[in-house]
Amino acid sequence: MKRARLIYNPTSGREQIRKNLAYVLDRLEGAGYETSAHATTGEGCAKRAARKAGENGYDLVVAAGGDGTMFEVVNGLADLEERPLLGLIPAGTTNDFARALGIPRDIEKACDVLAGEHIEPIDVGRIDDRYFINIAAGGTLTELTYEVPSKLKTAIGQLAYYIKGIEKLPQIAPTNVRIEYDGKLYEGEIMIFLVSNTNSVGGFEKLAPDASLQDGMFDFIIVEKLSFPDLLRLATLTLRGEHLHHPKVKYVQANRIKIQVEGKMQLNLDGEYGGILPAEFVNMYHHFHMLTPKERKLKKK
Ligand SMILES: Nc1ncnc2c1ncn2[C@@H]1O[C@H](COP(=O)(O)OP(=O)(O)OP(=O)(O)O)[C@@H](O)[C@H]1O
Repeated sequence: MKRARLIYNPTSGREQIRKNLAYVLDRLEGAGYETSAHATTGEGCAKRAARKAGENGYDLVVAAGGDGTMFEVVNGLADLEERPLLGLIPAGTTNDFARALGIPRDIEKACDVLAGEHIEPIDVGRIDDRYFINIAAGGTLTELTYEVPSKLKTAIGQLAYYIKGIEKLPQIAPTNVRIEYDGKLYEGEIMIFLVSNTNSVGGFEKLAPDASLQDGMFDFIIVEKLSFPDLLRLATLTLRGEHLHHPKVKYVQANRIKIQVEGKMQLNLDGEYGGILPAEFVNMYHHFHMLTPKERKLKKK
């Protein structure tokens, strides 16, 4: 019999998974899985639980929570030779990964996807032995998400990210970088860069509109040195999805990106602090297989 491991964050979002746990377990059993569940207790717990489930030969690992839980589950499994099938029940404050895959927020409908047996390959990003699912970013703006206190996140949801973001704009300082990507070279002063795996970032689908989770490529965006008023204008253009044509925005697709910087530029992986650059980003083509909705094909190039 197939075995499924549900790894859920009982505190994520508005605690919907905790309240519907019996229902989710029933649905997985109904789909033919002998199912067990693990409630996470804090940082790193979902990663350890996923690793153990992978090592113990589970056929399916379902992450239930926000992007943070999915990020940990992917990081727990990505290094294994034999990786289980992935499932996702989006229950967090931000669910960018689920949005990019078209997985519904509604628990009943998300369980329909898990029971549906529609499987697609997906890419993940890698930096050394760390993985990201949505986006890696560099620059002062990258302090954006991890400084939002969790109480505030629960209370006002995604708005919290934007409020912190606007506050940070004046703090972005231009930095000299040397970037090698797929055999090409870029050198110059930049404000921020984004290495995007999905087309949904911060609940916003216009940032890297062509990013596909299945093409083995990142959407790579660089914002070159700008004055603060020009940066504000660019932020406004971004909200309208018109930023990619801006003369100070460079936009390419690449599978492998190596970034060296002068000074200390911080890295952010999927909204969490990711250390200091330099770094090399590698797109791991079709590294996982995942249960996805039947009716929505992922964007392909
Ligand atoms: N029992 C718990 N109590 C407190 N924090 C937890 C618990 N379990 C996990 N966590 C923390 O929550 C993080 C993941 O949160 P998750 O993404 O599931 O939901 P969220 O905080 O609602 O939304 P998001 O991270 O998408 O904004 C984990 O990385 C871990 O640090």
